[in-house]
Amino acid sequence: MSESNFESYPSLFRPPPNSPIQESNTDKTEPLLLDAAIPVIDYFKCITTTTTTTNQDVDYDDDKSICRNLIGEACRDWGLFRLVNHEIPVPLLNQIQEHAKKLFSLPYETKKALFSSSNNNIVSPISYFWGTPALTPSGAALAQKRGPQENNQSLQWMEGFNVSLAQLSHLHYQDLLLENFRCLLEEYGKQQARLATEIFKVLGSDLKLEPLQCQSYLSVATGLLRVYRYPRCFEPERTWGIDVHTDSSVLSIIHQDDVGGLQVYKDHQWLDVKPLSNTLIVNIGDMLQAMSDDSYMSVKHRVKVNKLKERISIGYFVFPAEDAVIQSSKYNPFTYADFRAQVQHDLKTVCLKTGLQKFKLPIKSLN
Ligand SMILES: O=C(O)CCC(=O)C(=O)O
Ligand SMILES: [Fe+2]
Repeated sequence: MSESNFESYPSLFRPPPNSPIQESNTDKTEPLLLDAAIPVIDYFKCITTTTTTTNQDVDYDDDKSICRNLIGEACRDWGLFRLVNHEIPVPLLNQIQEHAKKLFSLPYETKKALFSSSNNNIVSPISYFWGTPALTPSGAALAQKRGPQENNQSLQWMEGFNVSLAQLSHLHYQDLLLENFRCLLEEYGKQQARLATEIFKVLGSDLKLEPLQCQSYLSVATGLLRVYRYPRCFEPERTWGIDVHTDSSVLSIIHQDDVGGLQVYKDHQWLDVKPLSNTLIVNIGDMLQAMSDDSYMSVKHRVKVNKLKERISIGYFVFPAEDAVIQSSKYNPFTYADFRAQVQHDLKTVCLKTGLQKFKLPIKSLN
């Protein structure tokens, strides 16, 4: 069992006095299927274009095109794949993990004060939030409608740092721990932008998108990171770390620690996405589903909480350029700004993301 510092939890997450959380217990959740079938894509073999081919050019190119077809298939069948050989240095991943652990274990009030989403009207590139992953564009937790009877039903058992990558280089912290964290995130953001760009080139060619569309459909300037901690939960069967959802992004790239908890929905059942070290999970988001005329799936997923262990994960999310109009045979033309406004409106009013459904064209009748 991991040592936990409950002082660092938002007060609603702290176990009641004398609660049995300290006692070990058996995990009562039903066993899930192994995730052995999640498609695995080798970045080096299938995606990167930076290698120079030599005398085995022909074999190499054949291999690469077979491999690339696998990516398209994964996006169609699963809406996600596991990426190996991604070339993100292992020490970078470990250091971010360590820094995140230290910062999350600071007292709750300190985290709130250090990373408030705006101070004197200056928007902070790193902001602290908890209880919901739905944020306003400035990084503050989105106030959702909560009826008196709903209590904490829409409360999600997580806290996080929201990191706007475009603004991260404009700020320097005096405090060494914070400044190191900032530098690590900046480097991690660059690595993720490289992955997303290369992956999107392959997907754009699979979908036969126009070169101009490819440029505006994925804008690394929009990239953001979410560093999450899922606190230990004394009643894990009554709540979710993050409830079932699809991502609004073009692509999301998740790195998780060894605790586990991420689950995906496939063929009418939930599957565990097992944590495997040095691998990343690439999710198709709503924007890419629309760009692909619904041939790729924006995958439904959720995060379980754990009674005994805290979990840390880092997500990278990237979106289309603000003014890019998404053209699709299945949807009315829309921009990501339209989509985001709709999602924020839905969350505030009906506590539910309707998502792409709101933009769907009516199905043409046959006569
Ligand atoms: O923590 C995770 O593994 C997934 C997080 C997630 O689904 C999200 O931020 O949208
Ligand atoms: Fe997600």
